[in-house]
This record gives sequence, C-alpha cells and structure tokens, in this order.
Amino acid sequence: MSSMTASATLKSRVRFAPYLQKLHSPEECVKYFKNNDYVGWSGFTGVGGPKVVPNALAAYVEANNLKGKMGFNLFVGASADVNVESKWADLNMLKRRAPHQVGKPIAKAINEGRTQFFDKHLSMFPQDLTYGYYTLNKATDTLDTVIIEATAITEDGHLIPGPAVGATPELVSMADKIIIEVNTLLPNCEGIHDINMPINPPFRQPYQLTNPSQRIGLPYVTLDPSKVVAIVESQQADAVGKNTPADDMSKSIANNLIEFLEQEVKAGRMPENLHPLQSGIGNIANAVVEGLASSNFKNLSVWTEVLQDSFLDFFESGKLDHATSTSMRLTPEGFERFHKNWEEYSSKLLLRSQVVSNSPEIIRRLGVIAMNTPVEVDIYAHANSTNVNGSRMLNGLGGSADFLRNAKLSVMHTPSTRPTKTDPHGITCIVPFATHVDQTEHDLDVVVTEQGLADLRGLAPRERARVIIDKCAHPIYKPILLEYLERAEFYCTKNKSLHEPHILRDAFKLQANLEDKGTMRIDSW
Ligand SMILES: CC(=O)SCCNC(=O)CCNC(=O)[C@H](O)C(C)(C)COP(=O)(O)OP(=O)(O)OC[C@H]1O[C@@H](n2cnc3c(N)ncnc32)[C@H](O)[C@@H]1OP(=O)(O)O
Repeated sequence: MSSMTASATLKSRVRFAPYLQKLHSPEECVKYFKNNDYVGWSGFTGVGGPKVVPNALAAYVEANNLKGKMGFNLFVGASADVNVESKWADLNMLKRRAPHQVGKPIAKAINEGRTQFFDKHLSMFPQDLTYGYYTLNKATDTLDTVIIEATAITEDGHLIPGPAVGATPELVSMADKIIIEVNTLLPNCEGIHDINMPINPPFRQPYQLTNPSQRIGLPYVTLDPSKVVAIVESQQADAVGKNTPADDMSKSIANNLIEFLEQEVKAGRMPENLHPLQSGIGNIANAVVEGLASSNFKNLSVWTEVLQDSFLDFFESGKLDHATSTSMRLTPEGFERFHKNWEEYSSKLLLRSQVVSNSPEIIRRLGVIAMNTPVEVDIYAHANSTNVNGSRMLNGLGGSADFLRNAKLSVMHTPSTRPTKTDPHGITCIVPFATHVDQTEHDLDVVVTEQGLADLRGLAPRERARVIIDKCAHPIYKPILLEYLERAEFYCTKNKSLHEPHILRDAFKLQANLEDKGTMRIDSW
C-alpha cells in the first residue's frame, strides 16, 4: 500500500476508485523491475510516453552504479521522449529496442553496438508483439511490465490516452504488470481517440472504414484492472523541440510537388480535394504541409501517423476538413494552441492505434498520397530511409514503407545534396546504387528535390534513371551520374544484362569517396 495521497486533479481524472488504492511515487515503482526485463512504453514520435517512472529507474541505476548491470528489452510503438530514452541509452539500459527511435544518444548506442535495435514496419510491430514474436526466448510471450501515460481513467478502469495511441492497445494486452502514469499537466484528452483492440487471425474482421473521419472503435483503451500495479501522477511535459522553419530548399520541394498535384487534378487522375494525405517526419515534410495549407486545394483530408504544428495552420487555413493520425507531435506552443481551440480541432481529428493508422488495407482503400524523406534515392528509384552508407542507423523506417508501399501516389522528397564538413554539396542524395534499400523501385512513383520532380510511373529502369538524373540530381552530380549510367549500359550491353545496368565494382564509388575524402564529388570514374 502506498503512502501517497492523490491530488484533487488526479482524483478527478481517475474515475475508477480501486486504482486510488494503488498510488505510488515514481521511485516506489523501481521495485517492479529487474535486469533483462521485457518492458513496454506507450508513446509515438516522442509524445504520449511515460516519463517519471523511466526517469526514476535511470536515477536508481545511476545512484547504485548499475550502469551496464541493469538493462531492459524496450518496446515502444515508435520513438519515445528523447530526453527520457537518451538517459537510458547513456546508462546502457537499452539492451534491445524496437521498432523506431529518434535521438542521437540512442542512435549512438545502436551504432556502437551497445543496443540491439531491430527496425520494423510500424503497422506490423504491434501485431508481431501480440503473435509472441518478440518474446520467443521468454517462458511466457508477455511483457514483464508496461508503463503507459494516460490523461484519465474511465469508470471501468480503462485508459484515456493523451497525444498518442501508438501500440498502447497491444502493449497492455501483452502485459503481465501495468503501471499507469496519469499526466495531470495535460488536459483530459477524452473524445479524440478511436481505438481498436487487437484481434489476431483467424478471428480478425475487416475495418469497416471508408473515410478518415469515421469512428470504428472505442474512445478508450480497454485493459484488465487486475494487471494494474501502480498509478503514478506525472506533471512532466513531452520534450518536443521547435520545428526548423522551412528554408528555400524545402519550399522549392513543396512547390514542385504541389504543382504536380495540381496537374494530376487537371488530368482527372485526382479529385479536386485530392485523396487523404500522409506526411512523414522532418523539415521537408513540414514545408510540404505548410505549402498545402497556402495552396488552392480545399476540403482536404489527412490519413497519417504523426501530426506536427504545421497541421494546426493547415486546420486554421480552413482547407483541412479532417485528420486521422496515431500521434500529435506538437511543441509546447502547439499544444497550447490546440487546447485553446479544443472544440475546433477535436471535431476534426481522430487518434487511432498505429495498426489502424498504418494499415496497408486502409491506406490502399482510401487512395492515400504518401510523402516521405529518405537518406538517399538511387537512379533506379530504390530508396534508403535509414542507414547512412549502408551501416549507420539514423532513426528507422518508421511507417514510411507502410504508406509508400500501399499509397495511390508514393512520393519521396529529398534535398538533391547535403553538406559535409568540407563541401557544401559533399553528399548527393541521388546516387548510383542505394547503400541500403527499404523502399524499392516497385513502390515509388515520384521523386522530387529542389531541382525538380521525376514522374516515374510506367517507366522502365533505364528510362527512370534518365528522368531522375535530369530532373532531380544537383547540377554538380548530373554529369557524374549520367556517365555512370552510360558506362553501365555499355558494360551491360556486352554481358546482355541491360534491364537495370550496374557496374558493381564502381556502384559505391561516390560513398567510398565520401569516406576517404569527405565528399562524393569524384574526380573521375
Ligand atoms: C514515425 C514515422 O515513421 S513518421 C513517417 C515517416 N518516417 C520516415 O520516413 C522514417 C525515415 N526518415 C527519417 O528518419 C528522416 O526523414 C531522415 C533522417 C531521413 C531525414 O530527416 P530530416 O529531418 O528530413 O532531415 P535532416 O536534414 O534533419 O537529417 C537528419 C539527419 O540525417 C542525416 N542524413 C540525412 N541524409 C543523409 C545522407 N544521405 N548522408 C549522411 N547523413 C544524412 C543528416 O545529416 C542529419 O544528421 P544530423 O542530425 O547529425 O545533422
């Protein structure tokens, strides 16, 4: 029994009296964890996850010199709060992690081999968890302890999430023990969630949804109250940094893309209000959303996985009728704006589980337009969203392939070059051969950079290559890439393999030059 007393706000949020007998301080929850436990956290793209209990665990490890001696197998719907998870990474508490993460200390732990990270499609990860695929080496296929952030608890002890649903339905259904952090700094977010609890084959039914604003589930996450071992009050905000304002490069990409969409409408291949839009994470994605908010399109809809501040402008422009997501990654200023206009926004928004928001069936049925940023794209339209030079993990593919593989229009937008320490155009994002492929030539329809837009639909590889080099590559790299293509065609004519010509011994010369000389600008082939 805890010595804690509930604040008035906590009492008003927890409408299931038996939970008030389970109040704990964050520190009192440390007793529920042991080395090598399988642990789940709620949250998605850095919002809606637990903070005070994981921080108390990190403090305990630090205070007792347990760095490297107390670590966990951590499963989160996508990325967690960057400050909270970075502490675990620095303390070697992340033995294993899936399926997506954002934060330099975490990527450092992965790329130094201290964390075993597996990068999984966000639509599949929660299902695989419920299939028992991630607990094969355990006596039971459940997670030892799951920590969930909620903004309220219903009369039956069920969970009202906050700004993210993610994999919470699957995490609680696979938990031995559940700790609930009730965040009373956030308002009660009741009303903006539409939740489907997991049902595994062969009993799974189709999602009866044909438009983004439809409700097909419950307004809360159901759970077994007997699994709840602690209720902890939290007043900690998510650490969401300011978005970088759109620069000229991002604006050019957005303009190129919007012009293309306008042409698609004129050609009768898209309705006036397009199809539901999906936009990924990062600066370019934000610029595209800002561009759409100031475009001539109206009555638009969004079916995506993460909403950022730019979507608030999109709503306020009057052009966006409805948005579905699994998380609202808003800055503190964004959250303030959202809660000030709660009536306005909450009627136009639904947060669903990531299994639903990223459902290939629904994405295909709705004709979603998917737009994401890669690390690099090669001349045949294979894209790398995750591993720099084939080995260095950035964040993970997230939901990009869920959308790009199943969209009506699959768009990759990227700068044509990126700077290195010694060369402002040291990296070309259009390369001869992608060093890691997580989006294939069979998925992508359009590649767009600030230089221009390549429409790849119906083209064979060698036709595709010429369009990508001509429209998307930076002028510095156009001749280098064209020479590679022509040399490869000459080489493959002789050995009768002209479908998708490569000279393997040269294919990664640019990336090798980058490692040796700090730039991809080679002197010659
Ligand atoms: C949760 C979700 O799934 S949302 C749905 C979409 N998700 C995805 O597409 C996941 C894969 N994509 C991503 O992770 C991101 O879009 C990225 C990392 C590819 C690009 O991120 P952006 O914010 O658009 O670009 P940004 O310029 O900030 O690059 C981020 C980092 O990647 C590095 N990077 C990107 N491309 C390259 C490259 N070709 N070579 C070397 N480094 C690169 C940048 O240098 C930067 O590193 P830094 O932080 O050390 O400076």
